[in-house]
Amino acid sequence: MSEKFDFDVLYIGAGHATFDGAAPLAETGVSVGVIESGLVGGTCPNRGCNAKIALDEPVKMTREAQRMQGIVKGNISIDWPKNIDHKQEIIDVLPDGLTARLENAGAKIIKGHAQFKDNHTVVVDDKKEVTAEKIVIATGLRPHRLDIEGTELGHDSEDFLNLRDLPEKLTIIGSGYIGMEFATMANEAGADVTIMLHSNKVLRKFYQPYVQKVVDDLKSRGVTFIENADVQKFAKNGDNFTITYQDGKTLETGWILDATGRIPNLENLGLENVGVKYDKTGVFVNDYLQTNIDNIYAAGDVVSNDLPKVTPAAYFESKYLMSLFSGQTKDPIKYPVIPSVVFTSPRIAQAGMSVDEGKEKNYDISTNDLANYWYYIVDKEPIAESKQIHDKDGHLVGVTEISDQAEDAVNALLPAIEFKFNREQVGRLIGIFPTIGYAAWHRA
Ligand SMILES: Cc1cc2nc3c(=O)[nH]c(=O)nc-3n(C[C@H](O)[C@H](O)[C@H](O)COP(=O)(O)OP(=O)(O)OC[C@H]3O[C@@H](n4cnc5c(N)ncnc54)[C@H](O)[C@@H]3O)c2cc1C
Ligand SMILES: NC(=O)c1ccc[n+]([C@@H]2O[C@H](COP(=O)([O-])OP(=O)(O)OC[C@H]3O[C@@H](n4cnc5c(N)ncnc54)[C@H](O)[C@@H]3O)[C@@H](O)[C@H]2O)c1
Repeated sequence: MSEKFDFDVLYIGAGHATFDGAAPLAETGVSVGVIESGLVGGTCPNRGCNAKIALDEPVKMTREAQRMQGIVKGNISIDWPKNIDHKQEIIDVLPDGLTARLENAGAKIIKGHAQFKDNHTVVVDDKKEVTAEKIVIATGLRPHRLDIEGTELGHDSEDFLNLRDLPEKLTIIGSGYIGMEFATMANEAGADVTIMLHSNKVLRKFYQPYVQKVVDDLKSRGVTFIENADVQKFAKNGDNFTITYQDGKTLETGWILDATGRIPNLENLGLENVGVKYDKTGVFVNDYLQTNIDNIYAAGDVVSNDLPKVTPAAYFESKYLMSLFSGQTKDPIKYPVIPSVVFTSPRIAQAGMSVDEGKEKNYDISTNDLANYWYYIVDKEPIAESKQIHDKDGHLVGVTEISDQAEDAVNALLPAIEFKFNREQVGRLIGIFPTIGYAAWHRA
């Protein structure tokens, strides 16, 4: 316990990059403070993963019911306002639950906006000074907004997650995670969706032949894709909006989602007062998540690195800092395989080495035609395939799958990739049958 400062460790931000490690750290007797300007829990529970997956579940179910037509009787469709209400009910309890988790562990939560005064002092809401031995910047990202005329007429992902009145026509700028996941939901809920692409590439971090299958499926369901859109202007047009793009072409729409990426929350943080180095990609850290200032660290989405900006990465970094600060480790951070998935319908999930990298290394890449595998036939999944990459010694080093249950299939294979199991070790492990995990493992 520090005698010189208010806290041993002070976190700025209360998202996954903080609370997953801050609570167990406080339980070890380290004095912990957490400053949060918004809702405790940050993006993922309140306006990210949890909120999104609650809205997506009926979408996934509706797709399944469509495939089972004839066996399942009656038409199933989504009541969007009820879906929004259900989502809200589920996520409303999360900030209080996470607050209790932190406080019961002994951490103190301070509400307000934090700004560095010096490298041991943070000022909250321009009034209260809080001091700490170590400070962790875990301020996350916020939506990027297009720098064009009328940009204020667009909306961000949080607005969409709260949109009770789904417009007839909805236009999404950007074809990354948010653009594609939200297009899937809005299309299934009955909106006429257009996606305007920056280039001609959708979901650039995923295996492109699988991305093309998702794009083709969405097109067959009525989603329009406009490539190389070069969006120039938004304007109000009665109750609607006009988007000007390319060489003066126009598109009328009822609602605009600007899904052009996310940028680090580093403004008004007083970083210039302490000299922490950063750029537009985030805060620079070393292998101990330490910035160029010895006692200041950073974790989660706000860190500048090549990792996917996803909750498991923030969680792992938070747990690492907990181990470092409590003296359980002195080692640099060693990341495990970090899986990722885009929750389209079907999903695309991946972990470890990409197919393209596997090809470059001349590794063995096997293709599993899952649509014709009995477990997926049961589910009547028309789009289902996976690729597995084995290195020259027969270790599974990467997997990517497109299917409705791709996230669970990839989750099941993570131990094999992380711990470099050979085929004999894979053969030693038998799963519960019949399950999607068994099906994935069986082919590893
Ligand atoms: C729409 C959407 C869907 C997503 N879906 C998924 C998904 O399905 N799976 C997945 O793994 N990831 C998903 N993500 C990403 C995931 O939400 C993030 O990777 C994760 O929340 C990062 O956690 P973090 O703690 O680094 O940042 P955040 O959760 O953003 O927390 C940062 C916190 O810092 C606070 N803060 C900022 N500046 C200050 C300041 N100066 N003073 C005080 N407090 C401050 C903010 O209010 C915020 O609460 C999604 C993201 C979005 C936007
Ligand atoms: N399933 C998940 O894990 C999940 C889901 C949602 C969000 N997220 C996280 O949130 C982050 C943000 O998501 P996102 O979809 O906003 O970002 P993204 O980086 O995935 O996609 C941004 C998209 O905007 C496009 N774009 C950029 N500038 C543009 C312009 N001027 N005109 C048209 N298009 C433009 C890009 O080409 C890209 O397609 C992701 O990186 C991810 O880490 C994760």
